[in-house]
Amino acid sequence: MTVQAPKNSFKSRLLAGEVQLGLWMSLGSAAAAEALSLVGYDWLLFDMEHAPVDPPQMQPLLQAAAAGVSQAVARPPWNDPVLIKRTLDVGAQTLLVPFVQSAEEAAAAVRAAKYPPQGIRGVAGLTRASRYGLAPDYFATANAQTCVLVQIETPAALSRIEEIALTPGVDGVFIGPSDLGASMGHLGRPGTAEVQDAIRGAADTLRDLQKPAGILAVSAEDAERYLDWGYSFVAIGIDMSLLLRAAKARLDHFTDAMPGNTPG
Ligand SMILES: O=C(O)C(=O)C[C@H](O)[C@@H](O)CO
Repeated sequence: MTVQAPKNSFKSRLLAGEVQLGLWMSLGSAAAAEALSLVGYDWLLFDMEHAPVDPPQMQPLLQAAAAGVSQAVARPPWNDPVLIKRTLDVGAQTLLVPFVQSAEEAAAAVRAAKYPPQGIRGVAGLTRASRYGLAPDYFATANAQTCVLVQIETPAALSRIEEIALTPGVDGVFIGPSDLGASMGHLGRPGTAEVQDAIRGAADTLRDLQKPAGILAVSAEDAERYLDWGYSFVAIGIDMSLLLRAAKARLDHFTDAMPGNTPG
């Protein structure tokens, strides 16, 4: 049997300019990853920055997602070569690197994600990434199949969006509305007009640069607006909030209907 190195269809579709709809995964649950990967989202974002997930917990999430149709995107907790290497070793092929503030930091993220000569990623032969060493074409294809997305979260980074986006090896730029809003003085209010104007401006710049733009939308209305503005890889919801909303609506349906209860 010939084992082939994994292909990254998220990256090929991203570079072809296709719109890809994602779901932000914060539960850290392999069952949720498997089930939601069967629903049909193009990609699932597994968060290590704000979810209780480290590289050892990431591997079962990626294995579970592989049972379905969604491509996995992993967000390491920081732009750190060790964390990036370990996230790639367990099989992530697409990284969303948080808090990239400059072209230098974008270049460091790319270097951490690529094997020499393009980068400094350490070599391990028997990881899940290389199909446990069974894929003879792994090292020849790994750098090209690795996708680096960088996250812009502050006005300082926005002011350097062109140089960050054009850094060799950066495949796409992702805007974090919550952190951008917070750093603009609107903590917890990413819907503020000033923040939304900045998000729209970023989309315009990235379109001019022909660089794929991504974002997280917490509501369907936000997602529709971001897609209209040209964002192409959009997380259109968060697993935890979908769960809570459905659970609350179900409870409300029954408690509101109980004798003696008034709706609201
Ligand atoms: O700035 C943002 O927005 C993000 O980076 C996403 C957040 O971390 C959070 O909303 C994920 O649950």
